[in-house]
Amino acid sequence: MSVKIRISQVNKVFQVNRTESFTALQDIHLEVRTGEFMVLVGPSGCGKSTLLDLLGGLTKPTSGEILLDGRPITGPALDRGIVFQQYALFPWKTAKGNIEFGLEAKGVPKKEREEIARTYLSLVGLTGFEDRYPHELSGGMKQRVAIARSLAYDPEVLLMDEPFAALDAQTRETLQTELLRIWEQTGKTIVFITHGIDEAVYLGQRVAVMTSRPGRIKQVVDIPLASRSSEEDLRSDPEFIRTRHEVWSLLREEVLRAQEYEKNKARIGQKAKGVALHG
Ligand SMILES: Nc1ncnc2c1ncn2[C@@H]1O[C@H](COP(=O)(O)OP(=O)(O)OP(=O)(O)O)[C@@H](O)[C@H]1O
Repeated sequence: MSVKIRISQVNKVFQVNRTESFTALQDIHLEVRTGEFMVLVGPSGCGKSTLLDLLGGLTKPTSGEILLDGRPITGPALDRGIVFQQYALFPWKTAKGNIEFGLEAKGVPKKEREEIARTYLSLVGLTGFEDRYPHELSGGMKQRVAIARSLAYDPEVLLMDEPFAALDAQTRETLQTELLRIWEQTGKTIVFITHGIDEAVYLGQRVAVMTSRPGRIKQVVDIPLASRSSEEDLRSDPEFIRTRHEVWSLLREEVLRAQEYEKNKARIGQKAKGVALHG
């Protein structure tokens, strides 16, 4: 299978103030194959969103290279659709209007725009809700519109930053299954960020576990599940349980490391305060 995204030796350093800098990502190497469902997990603050922003072209790496189909990513473009945790829909536009908006900017004629909007609303299970405004839709429905909107540009890559995190458990599970169906149907390459280990193992063909501070790729775990069809209780499959445990153990080490780091930082802070008070 060909490589869609190649991330090599990527570092991202933020300048905190004039004298201080913060390394968010260090020496990231990762290859995402064409049509692959790749999931990124890691402790809070390890740099997942920073990495996704780099893939989206919203920011640039401090050093290193990110190639999409062999060409460097230089900025945002329609070959990559992004779905965030918050729906980011225009409140004054209907579901259909939200999808058509970007297509209009792209110069797609009205009739075609309408057709595309209907097709993608149907793909995410929202036929009949075309004329509803965001405030008339549930959280899950809004996120379906956001997904439909990203897909309507026909991007080759879908970048998803905790898209289901704000939803209730039942809706989340439904949308996970829907997303797998859409992925199978469209063959898109998906990079998906989550905090949820179950979600990662259920969705991903591979799960990249990141380290805490600075964010690096600790390990990429293969998820060799044959079928993810909704009829089967995948979560009780022995292979699911085994890989879930593997990801859980890798992640736990990093969460403990992050907690230790925070404790030490607090201790040093207290000591410094003590010196200042008594000095
Ligand atoms: N513009 C910025 N300037 C300075 N530091 C930043 C900036 N953006 C992110 N960071 C820092 O970089 C680190 C990584 O942030 P990022 O949001 O990528 O983490 P994350 O893994 O997505 O976190 P979470 O899981 O909590 O959403 C954090 O410590 C954050 O404070």
